[in-house]
Amino acid sequence: MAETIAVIPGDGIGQEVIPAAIDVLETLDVDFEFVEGEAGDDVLDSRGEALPEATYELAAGADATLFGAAGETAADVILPLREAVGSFANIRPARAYPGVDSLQPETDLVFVRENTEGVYSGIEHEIADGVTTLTRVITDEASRKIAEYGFEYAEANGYDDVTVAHKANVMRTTDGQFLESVESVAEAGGHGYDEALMDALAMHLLLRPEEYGVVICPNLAGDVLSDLAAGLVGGLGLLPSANVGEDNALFEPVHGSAPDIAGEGIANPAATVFSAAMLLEHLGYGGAADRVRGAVEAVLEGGPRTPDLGGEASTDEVTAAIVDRL
Ligand SMILES: NC(=O)C1=CN([C@@H]2O[C@H](COP(=O)(O)OP(=O)(O)OC[C@H]3O[C@@H](n4cnc5c(N)ncnc54)[C@H](O)[C@@H]3O)[C@@H](O)[C@H]2O)C=CC1
Ligand SMILES: CC(C)CC(=O)C(=O)O
Repeated sequence: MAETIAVIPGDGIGQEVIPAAIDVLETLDVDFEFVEGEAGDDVLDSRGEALPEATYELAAGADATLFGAAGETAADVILPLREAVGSFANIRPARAYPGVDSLQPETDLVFVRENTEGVYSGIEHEIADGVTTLTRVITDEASRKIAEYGFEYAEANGYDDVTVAHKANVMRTTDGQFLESVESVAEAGGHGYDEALMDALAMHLLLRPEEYGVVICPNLAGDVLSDLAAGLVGGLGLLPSANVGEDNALFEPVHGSAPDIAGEGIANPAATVFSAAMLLEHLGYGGAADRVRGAVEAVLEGGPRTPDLGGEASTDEVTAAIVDRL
């Protein structure tokens, strides 16, 4: 029976890069039924809610979801969608590719980001005029879960270096808990790791990314550090991600709706096609995932390339070249 893939393009370049990824998936020998869901800024305007219940249920009930990007409504769309698929881990690989002009060609990093709490818990208040608060939630349960996932990911994928990002010198209770939980998981499993203050880590990643592999992070740190790593390897057009849950998962490029280029047909589809490869891998199509990654890498190396990578090609031309390689 065909597997159901929920497809949610969203706003801006989401509407351009998702069709590219579907074109690629449709050239493969896999039996997927694509079911499209609506979400994002335009849906808020037309329907009064950025994430209709039907789209939430579509993602919750699908075998996997492919998401593009949302614009101003992103927090109202992607955070509940991550919850819909029960995701606790956000996996963000940032690699340099031959042929792509990158600041640091030795970069091969994977951010394993806690995906449910931290400052993304949505507990914000204005307690008096001009006085606002945000509650940062860090629990032992979620911290242990992300640590277990991160150590297992590193082992399964051949990364020797695991670094835990934190700011426990300031957020002593919350990041103190995060560190304590990671440490107990590491001790129980016999895993080695280094810990790093996230501000200094940002500088070290910039100067010496080759000394790092898997980086286990609280939610916000993972979001920020992975965008920094995108800058090391050629930009946001290259970074895919997987939001992994126990029985379900959602795949999306790390980038947003890119209003500065939306509608021009020049968005780099690589991040979304790489995300589709992660989806294939997740559903057990490892061979197809390798073929897709190989085709994208060949096009990154030989061209055509979109303007973000110094080329002049359109999204459609790059997608056609990827499909040709397949
Ligand atoms: N997961 C999501 O849906 C996310 C949504 N957003 C939303 O996206 C909107 C724009 O946010 P920004 O901070 O500008 O981040 P952005 O990721 O949309 O764009 C940042 C820069 O990277 C470039 N870029 C991004 N993806 C690209 C691609 N595939 N090809 C070529 N260039 C690409 C853009 O042109 C822009 O110059 C905001 O409304 C924000 O809320 C931002 C991040 C994540
Ligand atoms: C709510 C999102 C827009 C935040 C973000 O950039 C992300 O988690 O990917």
